Amino acid sequence: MSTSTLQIETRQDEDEDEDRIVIKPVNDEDDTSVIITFNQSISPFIITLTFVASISGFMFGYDTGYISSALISINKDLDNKELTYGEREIITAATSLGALITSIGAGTAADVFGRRPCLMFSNLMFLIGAILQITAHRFWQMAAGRLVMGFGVGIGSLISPLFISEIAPKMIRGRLTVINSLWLTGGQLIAYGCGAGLNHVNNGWRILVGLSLVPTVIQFTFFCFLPDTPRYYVMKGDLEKAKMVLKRSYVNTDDDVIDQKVDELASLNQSIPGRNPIIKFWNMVKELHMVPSNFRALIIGCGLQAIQQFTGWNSLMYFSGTIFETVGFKNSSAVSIIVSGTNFIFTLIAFFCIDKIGRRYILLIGLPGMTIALVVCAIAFHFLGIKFSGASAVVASTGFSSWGIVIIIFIIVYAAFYALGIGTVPWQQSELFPQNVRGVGTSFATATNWAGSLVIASTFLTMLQNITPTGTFAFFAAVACLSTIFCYFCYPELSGLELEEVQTILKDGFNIKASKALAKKRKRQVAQGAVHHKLKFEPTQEIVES
Ligand SMILES: O[C@H]1[C@H](O)[C@@H](O)[C@H](O)[C@@H](O)[C@H]1O
Repeated sequence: MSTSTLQIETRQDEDEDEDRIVIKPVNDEDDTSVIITFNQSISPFIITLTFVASISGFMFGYDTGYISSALISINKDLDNKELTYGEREIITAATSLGALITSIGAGTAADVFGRRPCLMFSNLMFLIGAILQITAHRFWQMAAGRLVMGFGVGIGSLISPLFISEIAPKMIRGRLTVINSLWLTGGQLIAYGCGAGLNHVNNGWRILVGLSLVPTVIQFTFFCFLPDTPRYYVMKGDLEKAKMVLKRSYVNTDDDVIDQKVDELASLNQSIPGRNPIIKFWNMVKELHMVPSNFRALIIGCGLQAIQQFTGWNSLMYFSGTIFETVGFKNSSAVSIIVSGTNFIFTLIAFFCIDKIGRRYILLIGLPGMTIALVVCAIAFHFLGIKFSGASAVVASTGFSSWGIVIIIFIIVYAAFYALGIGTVPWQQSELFPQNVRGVGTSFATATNWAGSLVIASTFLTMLQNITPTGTFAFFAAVACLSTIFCYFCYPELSGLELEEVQTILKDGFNIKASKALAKKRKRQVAQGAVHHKLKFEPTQEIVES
């Protein structure tokens, strides 16, 4: 490989900007980078690991989804009285609170104890939480069960996408991580479906909670026999285990290529010192904030998670029931199924687009789409004349209303654009951070998600009452609009890049143009048949925009 800087090859018809992107190799000898994952056919082992890890996504969706149906059918089963509105809120919010608490420490725990043991620990939390709820006859036991279950949700919501991104071949890393989101939205859909079916069954809510034990037990059992990620083993200095997992993952790859890859990962792995986990955590927090590429990753990771929550999706999941009732749909469970079904279907579409079209593009399609849909809803609410007093809606005219129909259609449009972009992309967060701060970085981003979810869930009704539904939807639209600008300037294209290459992109700026050029280049290399393991690719250690 030559010592001169490497110019990304460009086609004539491509953007002129691409010509100005220069990629410099770190040294002449280093030609091992990114070889191994090119055009690797996906092995049954990677599929198994992905599906087992993403059961956590299912639990996240199911456990946050079943509660709205359960609250309807609990009736007087707790303390022999109807639940007050405040008690309902506590039961609902307890899981988000639990998730917020554990998400703060789960990343560090994943680095210290491993990803797999932490996921198995989350299974234990799901188990204890579910048993507390199933046997609850008192409100406080139910709330405690929901909190403990939330501990599990927080750990799983962080570690499952982290685990998947660390085992995935880079060209389909996005897709494999979206499988977690598919299970998540599928879990919400199934929870609403089961909830609707069990609504009128005596103690049906206990069955609903009990069903959550099935995936927990399956995940735990599988993990007894499966390994951790190769990158975790490299972090711990256990290179032999890392090689063993890579060999099982890439069955047709020569041993020397595997060895090269592990050496490469080991050379890039600069573990953060610390005598005990607390000092280590503190040093990682410092590293996260003081190294510019880490700090940029943090801005993107937390920014996207905040956008996901502050554009109002979760509050809409609850509120859509009331809206649909205004135009004659009396069955709020059916409504939730339509909205969460749209969420699921468009997450599936994101699955097909995320690596091909790229994360950046689907975000830049999704957010403006959401903005328009929210603006239309805000206008329609104005003409519908809906008011809120207490927790219930008062509509000026009941029955069939054309503005009501407009709202329904645009809520579904909003759900579609949401699921396509911001509902899915933030969970790709692990790829933003280098190995040494990946745990703590994803912790901060996940905690932002749960904090946002708590804030929105607890202020939504107040917003409806104080600034009207039109004001509330206009607020969400404004957030979505500003978020489009944020993503345009700050979110680089990361599809097809090695996890280790992302830091190069973020080193001296957000480097949007360079990222797009590099992502295109990687895709072109694959398309041109760069399938041979020995093929040399230049390691991208420095990217300069001139
Ligand atoms: O990505 C997920 C998904 O979009 C869910 O539908 C939503 O309830 C969660 O809050 C979010 O994190």
